[in-house]
This record gives sequence, structure tokens and C-alpha cells, in this order.
Amino acid sequence: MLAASEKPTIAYLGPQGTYSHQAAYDRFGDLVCYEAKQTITDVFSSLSSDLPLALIPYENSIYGAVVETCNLLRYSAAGHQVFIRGDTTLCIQHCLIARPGVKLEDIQYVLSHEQALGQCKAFLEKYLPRATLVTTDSTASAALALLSGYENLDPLKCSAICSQVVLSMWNLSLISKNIQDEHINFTRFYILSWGANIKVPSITHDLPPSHALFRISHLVNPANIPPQPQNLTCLLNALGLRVSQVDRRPSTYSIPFHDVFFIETVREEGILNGKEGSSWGEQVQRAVTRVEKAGGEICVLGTW
Ligand SMILES: O=C(O)C(=O)Cc1ccccc1
Repeated sequence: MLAASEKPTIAYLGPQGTYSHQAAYDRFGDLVCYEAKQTITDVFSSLSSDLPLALIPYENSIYGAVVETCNLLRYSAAGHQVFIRGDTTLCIQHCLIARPGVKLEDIQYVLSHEQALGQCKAFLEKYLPRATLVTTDSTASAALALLSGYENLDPLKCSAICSQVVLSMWNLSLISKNIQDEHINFTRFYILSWGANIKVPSITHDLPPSHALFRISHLVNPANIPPQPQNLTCLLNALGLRVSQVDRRPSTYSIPFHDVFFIETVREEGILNGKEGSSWGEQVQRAVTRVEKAGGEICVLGTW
């Protein structure tokens, strides 16, 4: 077993008891040290040579992309100092909790991360239609706020949506469980590293890389504002890889509807090497050259 001083540290959205914490622990167990951060942005910006790993939520099967994460991946640190090195998926089952003695009919405020509030919309509309929804930095922050107080809210009128795990940590009571809109609910997280070559520990077998995430946009061209939609087809054709997912966010240029696209690709099954016997990394690099020739701006955010 590694001594604590030999283990890399991973930053996650804290405090303890978040889904991010569970996802990180399921993936890395005791191979890493854990450092909780207040927000997803703090997780991202804490990466450094001293804190070389991070885990951030990327998308949810009910509520879609995590906007804060997509926004962070638009900036140039992603793909230059910070790289995506893997992904991991966690099954999410939300609970409604409150201080002991608080009943459903007492609740006037529901605190949680915006993703959790969004994933439990039907439950909230049915059972707490008049409650005010209060967004917190994470689900476990919402649970902690029930104990420490949140702004001027009466804690006996508050509840939180979070993982059942927090009930074993703090003196809080369960009001209802499995309250998400769909029984089957997964969140996918990205594992990030500072620099592309740092070894990412694993408690499972390492598979050869087969994914890549690209950030693609149209070159800024004032004569072509907003960019014509058919240009995306042209860039995807130039990429020439099997696209498994596309997400879109406004670009950081202040040009209306100039978007960045996050394109995730997977290596075609059974083809470990490309036609010319090239590795996945070489195939990715050739795709970058093709997109640039087709007039696109492209950055590889990670291969794994
Ligand atoms: O707040 C948390 O617990 C997180 O890790 C972010 C999140 C919130 C809701 C579902 C999945 C991840």
C-alpha cells in the first residue's frame, strides 16, 4: 500500500458525501488522497503540479449537460495544461432530507445543486409545488446548510436533496427516497489531470485509449456571422472519426451564436490500429489537421 506522501491528490466537488466524492472513491479507492473544493470551478482551477488530478461531473442521463463544466472546458487551460484522462459513471438516487422532526408539510425551501433540483422536478411539482428552490454549490453543501443555517432561512422550514450517504454522516432525517424523475439515473464524470502525461492510478485494468474529446469552433469570420449551420457538417466530415456525442455552448468570443462544440469520439470497435497501422493518438492528430484544413479551430481536450 502506498504511503499518503506517495499518493497523488484528487480534487473533487465537496464536502464529503457528494456524488462527485462517491464517484471518485469508486474509481480510485485508497490509491489517491482526496481534497474537497467548494465549487466545480474551484475543482478545475485547483489543478497544478501539486494537485495533479480532479474529477468533475459532465452530464446526467435525466437533466443533460452540467453547464458549469461545459463552460470551463471552453477556456484555453483545457487542452493546454488540463486534460481529460478518463470518465466514470455513477448511479444517482436522490433523497429529500431535513432536520429531525421536520415533516413534508413544514417544508418551504428545497436546497440542492441545480442538477439535483432539475433531476427531481416532477417530485417537487407534485409534493412541494409552493416551495422555493435554492441552488447550492453541491448536494452535500445543501445538507450541511440544514445544520449550519443558510442565509436567513429558518432551518425548520428547509430540506435538501442529496445522497442517502449523508444520513450516516450527520444528524439529519430521511423524508423521501428515490425522488428523481426516472428510476434509472446516471451521472458521468470526467477525470482530469494537470499535463497530459501524469499517470492516472486505477483500481481496474487499464484499457488502451479509445476515446477523444475535441473542442471545435468555426474560425472567427466577421463576414460570416452567425456561422452557417452547414459548416458544422463540414467540420464533422473533416474530423472523420466516429462521433458518440456533441454538446454545444456559446463561445467565449463576443459574437452572437458563435458556438463551441464538444465532440466526443470513440475508436471503431475491433480496430485497434487505423488503416495504415496508426495508433489512436496518430488518428486523433490526423483528424486535427483535417479540421484545420477545412477552416475549423480545434483543440484536443483529451484522449483516453
Ligand atoms: O453536488 C453533488 O453531489 C455533485 O457531485 C454534483 C452532482 C449533483 C447532482 C447529480 C450528480 C452530480
